[in-house]
Parts: sequence; C-alpha cells; structure tokens
Amino acid sequence: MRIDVITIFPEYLAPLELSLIGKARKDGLIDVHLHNLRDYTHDRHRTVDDTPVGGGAGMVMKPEPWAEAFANVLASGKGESDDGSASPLVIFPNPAGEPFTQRAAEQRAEEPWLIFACGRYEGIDERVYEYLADQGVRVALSSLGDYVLNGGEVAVLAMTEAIVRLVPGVVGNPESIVEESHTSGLLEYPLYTKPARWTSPDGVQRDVPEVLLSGHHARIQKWRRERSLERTAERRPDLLEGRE
Ligand SMILES: Nc1nc2cc(Br)ccc2s1
Repeated sequence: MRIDVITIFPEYLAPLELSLIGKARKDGLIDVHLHNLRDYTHDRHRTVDDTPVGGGAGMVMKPEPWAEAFANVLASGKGESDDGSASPLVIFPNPAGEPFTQRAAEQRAEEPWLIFACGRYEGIDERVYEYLADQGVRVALSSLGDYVLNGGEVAVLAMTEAIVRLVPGVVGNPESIVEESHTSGLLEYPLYTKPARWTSPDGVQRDVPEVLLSGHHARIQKWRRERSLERTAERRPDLLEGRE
C-alpha cells in the first residue's frame, strides 16, 4: 500500500515513522510519502489561504496550490505504484464528512493507494473537490467524530493507524485484530491478566471472574459475548439498532 499525505505541517506526521507503522514501512508493507502544500505556492510568503468570499471569519485554503500538489502526487504515484494503473482514493478528513468506522478502515485497507489531504483554517475551497471529481479521482470526506480539530493531520494519524494495522503482515498475530471493539459490531468484553487475585492499593482483593479460570472455552465464549452485549447496550445502544 502506498500512502501520500499532503499537508502544511509535514512534521505533524512524524509519528508515522514510529512503532507499528514505522516497522511496516521498513518491512516494505507500506510506502509513505509526505508533501508540503507550501511547496506548490509561488509567492514569497508561500501563501496557501485567503479570506472567505461572501464574508465570514477565518481563512479558506486556496485552490491553486491544491491543484498543483495533486497533479504532482498523482503523477509521481502512478509512476511508482506497483502495477502503474492503481487509482488512488483521496481522503479529506473533514468534520462534515462521513463517519470513519471500523468498517471504513477495513475497506480502506484494501486500497493499493491512499492520498490524505489535510485541510487547515476554516477548510478548503469547494472547487478543489469538484475539480478532483471532474478528473475522475475517487474522493471521500471522512469524519472521526462530531468535534472540530484545527486541521486534518491528527485525523490522518488516527485513520492511518486504524487502516495500516489491518494490512496483512503488519500485525504479528492476525488473531489479535479479530476480537476487538467494533470488529464484531459490538464493544469488546472486559479483559483480565494475571494475577488471578490482585490486592489494589486501597487494600481491596479483586479477583478475575471465575469462569475465565475454568478452562471451559464454551462457557468463556458465552460469558464474553454476554459482557460485550451488556456494555454495548449500556454505552453504545446505537450499535445494536437494526441487529438481529
Ligand atoms: N474533526 C475534524 N476537524 C477538522 C478540522 C479541519 Br480545519 C480539517 C479536518 C478536520 S477533521
């Protein structure tokens, strides 16, 4: 998988060189390219924004640098992608976008080439989205939640982690990404490890649920399913709507 990120703050994406994603890059499972949007400006101040037409507070990102940046990234990616014909999915993190869910992460993990475009300020001139669509580029606006960040970079870090960990070979034990919150559509059951009895600092003796020590796998699986349904009903009843 190739990942390109267009941003005015490439340094924000430094964590993509660490840990799981860093190892996946070293192992050649993913290929990450960062692009500074300001490299596609031509004025002394490397201007990427201007005042909103029609008035209003804040600034809007100008369309010209974005068009140049996409032209460069699309050309360089086509030349370098494995079969040369891979068509990228361009993802704009955006609070007005579609919810980014585990299902979306699974779908994105199938893509050979993702381009993340990080907006800043009040957002990006709408004509950039229209232009890309007219060029036949697949575009998705994705929201991480109903809150507003100062830019898309943090969202790209989160989405990249959620997606890349699903790429075959990235996570050592594929079993570990099967039973997680949202994989089954439910919240994960409570987890315990040793010791079986923990005396917490307040002096309370806290035991692991007996069933988990029974070695009876059917009972353990039943208990875990019940706890998943219970906490999903309590914390995220919306996930249960429409389920059989
Ligand atoms: N929740 C989110 N907020 C923002 C703000 C900007 Br500015 C760009 C992208 C996103 S995604």
